[in-house]
Amino acid sequence: MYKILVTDSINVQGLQSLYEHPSILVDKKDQLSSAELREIIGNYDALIVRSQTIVSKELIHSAHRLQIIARAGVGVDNIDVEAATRKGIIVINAPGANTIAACEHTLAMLLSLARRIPHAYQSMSNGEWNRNAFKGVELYEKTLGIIGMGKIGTEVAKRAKSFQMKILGYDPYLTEERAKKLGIVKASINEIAIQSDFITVHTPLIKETRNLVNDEFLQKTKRGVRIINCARGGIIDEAALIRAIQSGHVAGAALDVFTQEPPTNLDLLQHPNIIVTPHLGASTEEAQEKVAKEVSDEIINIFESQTIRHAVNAPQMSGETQLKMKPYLQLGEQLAEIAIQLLKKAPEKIDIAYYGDLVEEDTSLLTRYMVKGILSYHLSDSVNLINAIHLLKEHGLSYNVQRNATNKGFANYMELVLYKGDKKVNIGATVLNGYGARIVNINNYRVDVRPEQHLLYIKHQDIPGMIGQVGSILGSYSINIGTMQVGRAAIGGEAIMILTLDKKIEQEVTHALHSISGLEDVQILELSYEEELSVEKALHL
Ligand SMILES: NC(=O)C1=CN([C@@H]2O[C@H](COP(=O)(O)OP(=O)(O)OC[C@H]3O[C@@H](n4cnc5c(N)ncnc54)[C@H](O)[C@@H]3O)[C@@H](O)[C@H]2O)C=CC1
Ligand SMILES: O=C(O)C(=O)COP(=O)(O)O
Repeated sequence: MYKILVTDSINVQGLQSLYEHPSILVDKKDQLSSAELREIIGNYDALIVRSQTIVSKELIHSAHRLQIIARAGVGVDNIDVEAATRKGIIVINAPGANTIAACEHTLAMLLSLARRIPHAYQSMSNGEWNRNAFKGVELYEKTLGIIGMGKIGTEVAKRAKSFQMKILGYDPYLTEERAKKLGIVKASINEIAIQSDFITVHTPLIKETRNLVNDEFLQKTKRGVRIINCARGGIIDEAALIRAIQSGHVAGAALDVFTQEPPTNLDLLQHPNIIVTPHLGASTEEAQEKVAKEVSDEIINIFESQTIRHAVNAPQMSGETQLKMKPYLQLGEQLAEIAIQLLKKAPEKIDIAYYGDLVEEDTSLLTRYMVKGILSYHLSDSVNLINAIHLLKEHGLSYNVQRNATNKGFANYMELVLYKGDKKVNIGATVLNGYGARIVNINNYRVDVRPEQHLLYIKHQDIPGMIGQVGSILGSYSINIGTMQVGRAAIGGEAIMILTLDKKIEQEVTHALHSISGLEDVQILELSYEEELSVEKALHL
């Protein structure tokens, strides 16, 4: 039974698929203090939150069985994603499900700001009839600067165009072509500051966007500019905004989000030219049902090892790429498991190389599989695909990836080289069309081994009778040999033997093998092996 904790006010209809699932138990608990949450989080496999619950490092630390943190919304800045990644917890969100809600709220703010609707309402509800105090401005033929042309920014642009506004868009990913298609002007942040009558921000809150709208930016703006933030508190420097409003340079601001929520700064909350809403951008019936449904379905998918669509801390790739890469993934992990078992120690340097067809592919997940394979030798179950790269960095290690279009004799080829002091292990593998995965190179010996769960590696002198002696010792322990491959550098020189075995062998067998004269090294190699590899299952396990 999977136990899911739902905090914050999450739409119940949207959670229906979880309530109806026979293997899922949902606990819905609003208004928990962080101490209460920490106390109980250890009982749950998944946590669903909105923006109010702070999923801190400390909380994650206590989350002993948590596999998934789901954000029923977009922004994950209330979640310590790095701490989750480190612990191997998958973080998912529901991008797109509240885009329209946030976009419409932005337009509501834009119009309210231009026509002073909240002020007029307040005045009338106080019994006044003051038609002169609330003269507004038109949007028609004004310039709207949009910072962040992602999902919400784009929808805002489309709608603002219907007011016949001129739209300037700034986003590092906005191309001339897309701007043209949208009928907007691709601008720099400077041009937005200088030319806009209205400015709205739609970026995530990240290092680069914190205080993006600051004193320096505001000084460049037109006198009388109006500013909207329905994205994240902190993108606009609140103190700088208050100064610019108090000086009369900025005519007004509309804020849905705040550096601290709930905000306490009365200069901000009570200024007549600032209108505020309590983080309502996503608060429509439709959006709330959609975000809850989206993360609920995603959680079920993850538990049932189906496709993951919106993982924040796992490599994203299209279904088509996943399908293409699938045959390589387990092979990549097995390649790494062989390499690390032969090296035996933690590597100091890791070189990965992709050749042939693999050069064209997105190999980020494959690289993760390799890193996981390397690390699990020492870290066992604590490493998974979510935290593999993170843990590697934490251990002060990095890896080099090289791509080489030459095909090395195979249509596709991957090679992993691990270094420790003067020891170097290098393993190469390929997927043969119609034959499947093959290990084809072990320390520069050419072999052709189908990777299976139980392998035996033997290094020996190339002398007559070696194969027979190995076979008879294994036979005396009732160990059946599946396949046997011999690779040698030169006749009579050093050689290696790789055997696939039907069952795990014990150390005493290796002791017996050591009695063979001319045998230099024996190693049991245990590989992970799944009949049907599930990328999604592997991503969160
Ligand atoms: N007020 C509310 O209730 C809601 C707020 N949001 C917030 O709105 C914001 C936008 O959300 P979406 O459009 O869904 O996200 P998105 O990911 O589709 O778009 C964000 C865009 O910002 C751009 N960007 C990143 N750094 C930038 C920079 N330095 N300068 C300019 N652009 C930059 C990105 O390239 C991306 O195109 C997020 O912060 C999200 O958390 C979203 C929904 C509801
Ligand atoms: O989705 C987002 O980023 C939001 O800001 C919405 O936040 P909420 O779910 O309404 O607390």
